[in-house]
Amino acid sequence: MLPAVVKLCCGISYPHLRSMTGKQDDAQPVALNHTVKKKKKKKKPKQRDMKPSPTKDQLFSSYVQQGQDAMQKALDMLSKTEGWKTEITEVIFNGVEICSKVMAGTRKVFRLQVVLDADVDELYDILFVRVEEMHQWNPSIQQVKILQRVGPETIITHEVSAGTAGNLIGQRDFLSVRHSCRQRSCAYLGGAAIQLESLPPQTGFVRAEDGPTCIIIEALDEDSSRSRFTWLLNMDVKGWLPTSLVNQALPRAQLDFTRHLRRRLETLHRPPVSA
Ligand SMILES: CC(C)CCC[C@@H](C)[C@H]1CC[C@H]2[C@@H]3CC=C4C[C@@H](O)CC[C@]4(C)[C@H]3CC[C@]12C
Repeated sequence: MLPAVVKLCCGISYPHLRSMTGKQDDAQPVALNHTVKKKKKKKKPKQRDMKPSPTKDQLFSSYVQQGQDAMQKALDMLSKTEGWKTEITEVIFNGVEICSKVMAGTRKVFRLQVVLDADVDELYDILFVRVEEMHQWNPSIQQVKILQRVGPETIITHEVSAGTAGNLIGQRDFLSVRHSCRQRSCAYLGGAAIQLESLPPQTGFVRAEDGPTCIIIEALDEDSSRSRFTWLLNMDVKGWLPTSLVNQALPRAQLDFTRHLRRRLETLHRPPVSA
C-alpha cells in the first residue's frame, strides 16, 4: 500500500496519490502557518446539490479524451502551413530546423524538425514507454513520474525540469496527460496540461503548462531505420518573465533536448567494447 505522503527524490510530495485511483485518502492537511483558524460550521449540502463523484471508469475515459483532444489540436496547428517563421537552422547538428508561429493571442509556438538515426519503434520506446528514464540521458529534466497508467496509450505524468545554468527560465513542474498512437510506420505522442485536485501546485515550484503538444515520428520512405521527428512545443512557462527571454529559451530547450536524444541514440547504437 502507498503511504499517505509519497516523497520523491526531487523533494516534491504526492500527498493524495491514492485518491486518483478512486480510493479514499487519509492524508492530513498540513498547516502552513502557525495561526489556527477556527473551523466554520459547514452547512450540510442538500441532497439535490450533491454531485456524485465520477467513477474510476468515467475518470479514465475523460483522461483518454483529454489526451486525444490535445493530440488533435496540436496536429491541427502543425497542419496549417502558413505563418511559420524560421528561428534556428543548425547545420552543424545535421539539419535541425526550428520554426515559430504566433498563435491567436500572443503565445509563440515552436516546431522542431529533424531526421534521427533510429527507427520509429526505438524512438517510441525511448520517448513514451521509458519516459521515466528520461532524466538519465537528459540533464534538462530532473524527473518524469508516471502517476497513473490510464491505459496502454494514455498516462498521467508529473515532470520536473532541472534548474540548470543553461536553462534561463528556472525550474518548473508540469502535470500532464500524455497520449500515444502507434501506427505501422509512424507514432504520435500528444499531451496537455491537466489539473488534479490530488496534486495541486506545490510551494516553491512554478507549475508550467505543456500543450496541447505533439511529437510525430515517421519512418523515412527511403530508409525505415531513420525517422523524421517533428515536435510542436506549445508551452506556458508561467511566472513573471519577459516574453523575449521565454521566446529565446524555448527553442534552445528544444535544441538541447534533440542534442541529448541524439547522444542517447549514439550510446545505444555503439557496439559494446570488447575486452
Ligand atoms: C524551458 C524550461 C521551462 C523547460 C525545459 C525542459 C522541457 C523542454 C522538458 C520538460 C518536460 C519535458 C517533457 C516530459 C515528457 C515528455 C513525454 C514524452 O513522451 C515526449 C517528450 C516530453 C513531451 C518532454 C519534452 C521536453 C520537456 C517539455
